[in-house]
Amino acid sequence: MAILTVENLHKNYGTIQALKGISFTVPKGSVFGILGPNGSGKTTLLGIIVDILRATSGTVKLFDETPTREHRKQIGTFLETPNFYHYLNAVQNLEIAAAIKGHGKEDIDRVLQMVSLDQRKLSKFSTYSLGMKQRLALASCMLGSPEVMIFDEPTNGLDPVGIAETRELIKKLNKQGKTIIMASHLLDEVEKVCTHVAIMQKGTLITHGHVDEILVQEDIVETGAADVQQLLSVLQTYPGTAKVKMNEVHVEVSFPPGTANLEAVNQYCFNKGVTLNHLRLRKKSLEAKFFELTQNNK
Ligand SMILES: Nc1ncnc2c1ncn2[C@@H]1O[C@H](COP(=O)(O)OP(=O)(O)OP(=O)(O)O)[C@@H](O)[C@H]1O
Repeated sequence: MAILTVENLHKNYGTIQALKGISFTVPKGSVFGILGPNGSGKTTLLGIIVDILRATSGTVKLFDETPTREHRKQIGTFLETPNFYHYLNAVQNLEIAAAIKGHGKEDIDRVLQMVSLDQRKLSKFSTYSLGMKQRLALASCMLGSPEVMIFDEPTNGLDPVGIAETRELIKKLNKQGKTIIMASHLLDEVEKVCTHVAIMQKGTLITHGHVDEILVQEDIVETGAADVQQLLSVLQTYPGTAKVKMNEVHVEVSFPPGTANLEAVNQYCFNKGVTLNHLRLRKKSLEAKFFELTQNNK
């Protein structure tokens, strides 16, 4: 069963086309990252999914059906830091949130424990750090144990410890069988927690699918020799390479991740009469991959 299916979504703000025909499916049990630079349309997309914005055209389906109130009750959302009452403590704030969502109070202790706020549950919201405020927002989202949770930039403004805690929480929720949909502009974050990713650029979807397929990394062997043209032609015959290209003074040979063998490359060149004066293994970063994808679509 698909948790969410969006088909050909368009959204215009006056003359600005924020979404230009977005289609994808979120599988059950996935952590689905919507990745894109600022202004690519992530927040607009999430707004339409959670029904606070209306699409200009296109459809959204939840659990393979046209969304109803009952479907929406199974979705917890955290789109921006909510306006909790500053003079109330965590429990009191969550009591109000639970009442608004039509849930009882019995779930409050569980969600506070999940976000490690149980020790501070009686402190006023105004005394909380930004990280604690974000965690309380996540706790509020988890009230009633919804099947699906939607987060917009859940680690925004957090320090490294806060980021790691949020990441662990998302993983924990996913292990419990929850489906998480999250927007982020941080590749690293998406790579560490997401099983699936959709990459957006200026209102269009560049690519989407399983993280391992989309953000596939490469091993790049950087080589140098006195005669680089000769080196290039030798390496073009090297078995098992994905790509061979000149890069300023070096020849770069790409291999699927984990398959590059420096000694073998060195030996091969030597056997063909080329002595290397430079040999280095580089891992292609996700940033580079993302940059490449978005640059190609400018
Ligand atoms: N209410 C609005 N009125 C007019 N234009 C808007 C409005 N909201 C968003 N936009 C525009 O729509 C485009 C997509 O914005 P959106 O906020 O959805 O992107 P985003 O990927 O979430 O960006 P960010 O990471 O900066 O939040 C941008 O060009 C933005 O300026």
